[in-house]
Amino acid sequence: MEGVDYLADERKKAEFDVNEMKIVWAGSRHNFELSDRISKLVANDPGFSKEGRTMLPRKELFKNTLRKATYAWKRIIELRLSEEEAAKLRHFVDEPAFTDLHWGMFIPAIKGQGTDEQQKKWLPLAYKMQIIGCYAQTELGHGSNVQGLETTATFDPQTDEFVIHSPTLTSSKWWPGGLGKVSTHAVVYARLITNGKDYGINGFIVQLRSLEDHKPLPGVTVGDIGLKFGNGAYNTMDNGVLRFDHVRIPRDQMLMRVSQVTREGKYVQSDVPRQLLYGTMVYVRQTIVSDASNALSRAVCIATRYSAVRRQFGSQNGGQEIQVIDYKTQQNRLFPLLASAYAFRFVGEWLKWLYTDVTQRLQANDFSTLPEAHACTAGLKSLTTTATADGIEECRKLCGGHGYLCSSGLPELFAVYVPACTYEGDNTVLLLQVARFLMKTVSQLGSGKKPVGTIAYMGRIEHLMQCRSDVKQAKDWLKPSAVVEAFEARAARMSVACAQNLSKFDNPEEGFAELAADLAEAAVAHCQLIVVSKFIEKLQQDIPGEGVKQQLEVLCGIYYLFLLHKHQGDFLGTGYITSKQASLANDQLRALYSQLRPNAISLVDAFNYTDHFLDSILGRYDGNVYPKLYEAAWKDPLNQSDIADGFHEYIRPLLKQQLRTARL
Ligand SMILES: CCCCCCCC/C=C\CCCCCCCCCCCC(=O)SCCNC(=O)CCNC(=O)[C@H](O)C(C)(C)COP(=O)(O)OP(=O)(O)OC[C@H]1O[C@@H](n2cnc3c(N)ncnc32)[C@H](O)[C@@H]1OP(=O)(O)O
Ligand SMILES: Cc1cc2nc3c(=O)[nH]c(=O)nc-3n(C[C@H](O)[C@H](O)[C@H](O)COP(=O)(O)OP(=O)(O)OC[C@H]3O[C@@H](n4cnc5c(N)ncnc54)[C@H](O)[C@@H]3O)c2cc1C
Repeated sequence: MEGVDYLADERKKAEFDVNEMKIVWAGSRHNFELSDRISKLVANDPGFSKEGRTMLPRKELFKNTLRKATYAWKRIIELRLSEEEAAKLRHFVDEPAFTDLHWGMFIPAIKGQGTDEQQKKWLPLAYKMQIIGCYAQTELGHGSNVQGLETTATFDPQTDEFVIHSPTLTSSKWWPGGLGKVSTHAVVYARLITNGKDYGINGFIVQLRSLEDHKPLPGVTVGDIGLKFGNGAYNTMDNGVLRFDHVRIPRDQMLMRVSQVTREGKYVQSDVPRQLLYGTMVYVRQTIVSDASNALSRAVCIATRYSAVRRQFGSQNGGQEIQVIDYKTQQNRLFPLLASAYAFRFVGEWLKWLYTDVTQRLQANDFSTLPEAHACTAGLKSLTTTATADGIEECRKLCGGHGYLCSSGLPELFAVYVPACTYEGDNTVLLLQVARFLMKTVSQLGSGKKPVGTIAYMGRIEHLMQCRSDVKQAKDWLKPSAVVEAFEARAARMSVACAQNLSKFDNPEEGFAELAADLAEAAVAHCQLIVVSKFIEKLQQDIPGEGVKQQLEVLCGIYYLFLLHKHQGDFLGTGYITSKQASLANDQLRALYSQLRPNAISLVDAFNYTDHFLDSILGRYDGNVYPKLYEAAWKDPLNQSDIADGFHEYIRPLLKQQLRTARL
C-alpha cells in the first residue's frame, strides 16, 4: 500500500533527536541544508532518472551518461549554482562520468602544479568547460611505480617545443577516466628529457582532440579500454588508452611550478620539494576518504532498513516471525559497519582539515608536514576503501537472496566502489608508504627529533612498550583513555617489532621487501589508531541535540571494540591485554549492540538519503519492499512477452524431440 510507513514503529523507538544527528552527519547546518536541497532537486528532476540503467547496453549507457552529465551542467548554469552546489549536484546525480575527472583531477593538477600564469591561461577555459580534461598518468606497463613511466617529453630547442612520444606498447596511457571518448585535453605525465638528460616525471598539458570536430589530433591515437566489472556501474566512464607519435606542444605547456625548462633547454628545479608533483594524488586520496563514508553509509542504510523489514523463524502462536535485525549474528555483522560509516565520516572531516592546513603551509613554503599528510592520506585511503568495499559486499549478504538482485542497489554500488581499492594507489602499495614513514619515525626516536601530529604517540615509546591494560570489568572499556592507550601500545609495539626485525638485515631494502606483510599490518594498526582517536576527539566537542552524543558514544564504542575483537591477536600478542580483558571487551560490545538496536533505523535515517539516491527497493524509506520487488520483476525485458525470444529456435525443438522419445 502506498503512503504507509512500514518502519514507523522502528522510528518511534529512537532515543535521540534525528534532525540534530543529520546535522552532525553532514558536518554543519550549512552542509545539511545544502545536501538536503540539492538531493531533492536532483530526485525530483526526471532528467536524472536512473530507471533501467543496469539494463542498457554499453553504447546506450554511455550516451545516456553524456546526456545526464551535460544536462547537469545546463542546470548548474541555469540555476547559477556555486562551485559547492555544483559539486553536490554532480554527487547526487550519482553516475560516474568524465566530469569527475575534469573537476576532480584535471583542474586540481593545473592548480597544484601550474604557475600563476599557466593557471590564468587554462583554468578559465576549464571552468567554463570550453576544454574538457583528464589525468593521464598510468600506463599499460606501470601504474603504482610512477618513476617507471615510459612516455617521453623531449625538449626541442630549435622550435621551443616538447615532443611527446610513446616509445613502447607498455608506455601507452591506460585507464585515465574521461580519456577514451570525451576529453579534449589531458595532463600527461612523462619523462622530461632535455639536453639528452632524463630529469624524471613531470606533468604536461596536451591537447588530444580537435575543438571543432572532436577528431584526434595528428599523432594521437586514443580510444576506450573496454568493458569493466559489473552491469552499468563504472561502464558509464570512458577509461581510455592513448598513444603519442612525436606530438609537439609549446614549452609553456609543461606544468612549471615544481621545475622549469628555460628557452635554452636548461632544467631548473624550484625550491619546492619534487613530491609536490604528486600533490594531485594527495588531494584526491583525501576526497576518497570522505567518499568512503558516503558509499558505506548508503549500503548500511539499505541493509539496516531491510533487516528490520525482513522476518525469518520464531513465530509464536501464529504471531509474526522475528525481524532479522534482532539476531545477534546479524547485529555483529551490521552494527560495526554502521559504526564504521560514522567513524569514516569524522576521520574524513579531520583529514580535510589536515589537507587544508598542509596546503596553506605549502603556500608559505613550509614543507614540514608534507610527509605526514602523505602518510595519512595514503593510509586512510587504503584503510577506508578496503573496509568500505568489504562492507558493501557484507551488506549484500546481510540482505540474503534479495541482496543479489540489481534492484537492491547493492551489486551496482559494489561494482562502482570496489576499484577505489586500486585507483589512486593500490591499497597495499599505499600501506607500504605508511610503513616507510613509521620506520623512519622509529629510527629517529633517539635523535631528539620530537614526533608530532598523528605520530606524537611514538614520543612516549618507553611507556607504550611496557604498559599494561588496567581494565577490570567490561565497562572499563568505555573509558577513552583505556582505549587510546590500547591502540597506541599495539601500533607502537608492532612498528618497533618491525624495526627490530629490519635491523637484522644488512641491506634495508631487502629487509623491507622480506618483511612487507608485517609492515603492512603495522601500518593498518597505525591507521586504525588515527580513526579511533579522531572519533574519540569528536566526542569531546560540544554536540547539541537530545541523546545525540550518547548515540555517538555507543557507535564509537562499537567501532573500537569490534576492531579490538577482530584484531585481538595483535593486542594479546604484543602483551598489552590478557585473554580475560579481551573477553570483557567482547561482553561490552554485545551490550552496546543492545543499546544501539532501538536506534538503528533512525541512525541510518540521519544520513538523509532520498530514495532516488539510494536507488534500492530493499532500502526504501517506507520499508514497502515486497510489492515493489514484485512490481520491478515484471519490468525486466525478459517479461515483455510470455513466450521468450528464442523459444521457437531452441526450446520448442527440444520439447518436440522429448515428445518423440517419449512416444518411442
Ligand atoms: C548504484 C550505484 C551507482 C553508484 C554511482 C556512484 C557514482 C559516484 C560518483 C563518483 C564517485 C566518486 C569517487 C571519486 C572518483 C575518483 C575517480 C578515480 C580517479 C582515479 C585516478 C587515478 O587513479 S590517477 C593515478 C593514481 N596513481 C597512483 O596513485 C600511483 C601510486 N604510486 C605512487 O603514488 C607513488 O609512486 C608511490 C607512493 C608508490 C611512491 O613510489 P616510490 O617509492 O617510487 O617513491 P618516489 O621515489 O616516487 O618518492 C619517494 C619519496 O616521496 C614521498 N612521496 C611519495 N608519494 C608522495 C605524495 N603523494 N606526497 C608527498 N610525498 C610523497 C615518499 O614518502 C618518499 O619520501 P622519502 O622522504 O624519500 O621517504
Ligand atoms: C576504475 C579505475 C580508474 C582509474 N582512473 C585513472 C585515471 O583517471 N588516471 C590514471 O592515470 N590512472 C587511473 N587508474 C589507474 C590506477 O591508478 C592504477 O591502476 C593504480 O594506481 C594501481 O596500479 P597498477 O594497476 O599498476 O597495479 P600494480 O602495481 O600492477 O598492482 C598489481 C599487484 O601488485 C602489487 N604490488 C605492486 N607493487 C608492489 C610493491 N612495491 N610491493 C608489494 N606489492 C606490490 C599490488 O598490491 C597489486 O596486488 C584507474 C584505475 C581504475 C581501476
